[in-house]
Amino acid sequence: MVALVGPPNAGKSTLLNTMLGQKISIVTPKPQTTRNRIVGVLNGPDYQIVFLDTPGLHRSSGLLNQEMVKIAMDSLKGMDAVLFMVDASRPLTKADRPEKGHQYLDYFNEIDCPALLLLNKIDLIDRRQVLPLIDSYAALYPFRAIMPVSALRGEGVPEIIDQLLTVLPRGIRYFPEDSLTDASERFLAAEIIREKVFLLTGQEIPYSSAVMIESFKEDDERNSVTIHATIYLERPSQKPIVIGKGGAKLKQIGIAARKDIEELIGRHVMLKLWIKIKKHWTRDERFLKELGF
Ligand SMILES: Nc1nc2c(ncn2[C@@H]2O[C@H](COP(=O)(O)OP(=O)(O)OP(=O)(O)O)[C@@H](O)[C@H]2O)c(=O)[nH]1
Repeated sequence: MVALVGPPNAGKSTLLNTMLGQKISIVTPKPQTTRNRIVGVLNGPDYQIVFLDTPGLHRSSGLLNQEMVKIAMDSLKGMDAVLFMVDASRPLTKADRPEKGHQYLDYFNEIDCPALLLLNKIDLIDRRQVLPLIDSYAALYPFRAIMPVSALRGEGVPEIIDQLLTVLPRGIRYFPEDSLTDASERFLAAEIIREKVFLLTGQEIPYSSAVMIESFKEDDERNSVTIHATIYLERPSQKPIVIGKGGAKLKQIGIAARKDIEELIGRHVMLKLWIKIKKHWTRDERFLKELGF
């Protein structure tokens, strides 16, 4: 069991998808995209590594964000290894620290298993910056290895797996050999719709939106699935923005999501989207429970 942990936007979900050779964790240029723990199973010739992609660690305010950080913090413990990933092109800032006054080091101190540090996005920096960066992180914590990688380009990714295989204990195979994740198609469909909302809307809308699948009906004869989903927003003023002029924005979200869901599940998809307002849902404990927190 290997957790992928680090600040928002470091590239954790990108790495998971690159390692698995398939997209199971949604990726956007906006921080705090991942909200839940996503399981990705890598099956090698004589090993199986179960990766847990986690929400970005950040100084959190609000219930939703606190839940997200808790999921990530819990994943630092009880693992066989931790991949701690940072964006090498961006220095850590105060917003990445756990709480006011705390140091980033406080996260590392929670780790109770071998940890590798991944300096991601090296495609964005001058190679001469890499060594001083490695030195500065090596001074913070006794990482088993510090590895420069580009999750996007796949550079350094085989080396991560080789390194992991040297530290991981032998254990039982948790999942059948052909499984990629334990997430249901229903959950993944909701995530894909949420990704499109993140990508196609701006400002605070992504952070005010949640997606729930109302129904997921499979028709084996037609090899199709009909999905009804609701996009929840926090404020009535946000609804016309997501619907767009003449419904254009919602249509765009629907088309993009349908294509990706079809690719994922290999069936024709009919996707119907609704929008509902759930005032201040990011602070609503009951609603967060319904969303799986
Ligand atoms: N240039 C470059 N961009 C990358 C690389 N890896 C990820 N990105 C980009 O960084 C952004 C964030 O990537 P994610 O994989 O969503 O990052 P994350 O760490 O899962 O983010 P959170 O969900 O906020 O925790 C996306 O726009 C990615 O395309 C990389 O190696 N190089």
